[in-house]
Amino acid sequence: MSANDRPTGQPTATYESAFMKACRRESVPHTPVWFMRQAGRSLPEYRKVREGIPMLESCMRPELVAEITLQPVRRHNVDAAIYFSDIVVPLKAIGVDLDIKPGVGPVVEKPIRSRADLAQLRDLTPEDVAYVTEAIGLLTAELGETPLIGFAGAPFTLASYLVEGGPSRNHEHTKALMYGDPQLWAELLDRLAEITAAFLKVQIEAGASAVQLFDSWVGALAPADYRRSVMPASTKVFEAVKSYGVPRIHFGVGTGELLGLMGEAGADVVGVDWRVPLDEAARRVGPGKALQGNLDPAVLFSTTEAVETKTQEILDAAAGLEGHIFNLGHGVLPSTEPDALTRLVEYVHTRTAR
Ligand SMILES: Cc1c2[nH]c(c1CCC(=O)O)Cc1[nH]c(c(CCC(=O)O)c1C)Cc1[nH]c(c(CCC(=O)O)c1C)Cc1[nH]c(c(C)c1CCC(=O)O)C2
Repeated sequence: MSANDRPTGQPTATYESAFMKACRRESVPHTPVWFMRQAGRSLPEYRKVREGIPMLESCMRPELVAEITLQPVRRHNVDAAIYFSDIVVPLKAIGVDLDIKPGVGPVVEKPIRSRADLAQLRDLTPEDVAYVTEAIGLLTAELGETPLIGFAGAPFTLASYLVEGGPSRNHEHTKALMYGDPQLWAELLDRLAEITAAFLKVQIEAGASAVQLFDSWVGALAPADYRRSVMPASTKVFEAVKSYGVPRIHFGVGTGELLGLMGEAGADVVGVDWRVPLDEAARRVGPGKALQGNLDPAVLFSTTEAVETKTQEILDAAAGLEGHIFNLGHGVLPSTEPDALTRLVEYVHTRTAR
């Protein structure tokens, strides 16, 4: 199946939605909008349903996952939902001893630094994440024509948590392994590619209309290192889901120098942070790909007028693109005023209505 055929089981209205059309670089009724981290702490209704439930546990309760995923769709009129989960959920599901610490992020009990440590990473089966299949079933029934984006962490970003043992500014242990034992590094990334591919397949088979591979921290690498040490694993993930014909989005922070390679890895849509204007990003990515982005999430703390000015600059830079999905350049910051997001969706829809 090519990326332009409707996958079996997907409703026509979903396939014909603005978000899906923009991913396929077809003409759209308006520029579609969604936000990375649109579900989560910026919403009071999220904080209310999450009260007393640890993050990872909340990802394993299908009804709660469905509710949290739907909250921003109801509130902001976004053009897509993103499945509520976290990039470390598939690792937890295969038994890696890790937790998500509030205000910190994922923390791994026994970091992976040697060949023996690789034994922590067994294959992921659909049964390991039955709650994902169940939650997506609930969601597609509720969402109607609104597409659901499934997601996973890319091998490099997952490896960075596994090797460091937690969040890291400089990724020193990760780079020590990557440069010092390229063979073990390649095996680690290949294992993660298989787990990630299996996890994305579960989401697509359950009904996700598109997938996003988050390589959030890969901007820490120079292009030559990305090409040699990371790209083969990311390519393997994209290849593994290609035959489903669902759009594949790829995003990382600070990846201005990597945008071309990230597209080449197999993405249909390349996500761009706020550091590179979209017209310049299009030159770097080349033809045949849609772009997603790229308002600095911190701009939402400014005045409505400033948000609109910055947003209009992005829409102008995107005017010549083959396909554009409006998004932030990274996730919604937790203290963002929710109404600022609702106004932003409305602004983009109005300014781009055709
Ligand atoms: C790097 C990364 C992680 N997780 C994720 C990434 C890639 C995206 C990115 O670059 O931001 C992906 C992710 N994590 C979460 C989502 C939800 C879906 C959505 O976008 O709405 C998504 C897409 C929920 C979450 N994941 C997490 C929260 C916060 C926990 C909570 O609400 O209690 C949420 C809503 C925890 C988490 N998990 C992670 C971090 C850095 C944190 C934040 C730590 C903190 O500040 O508390 C790892």
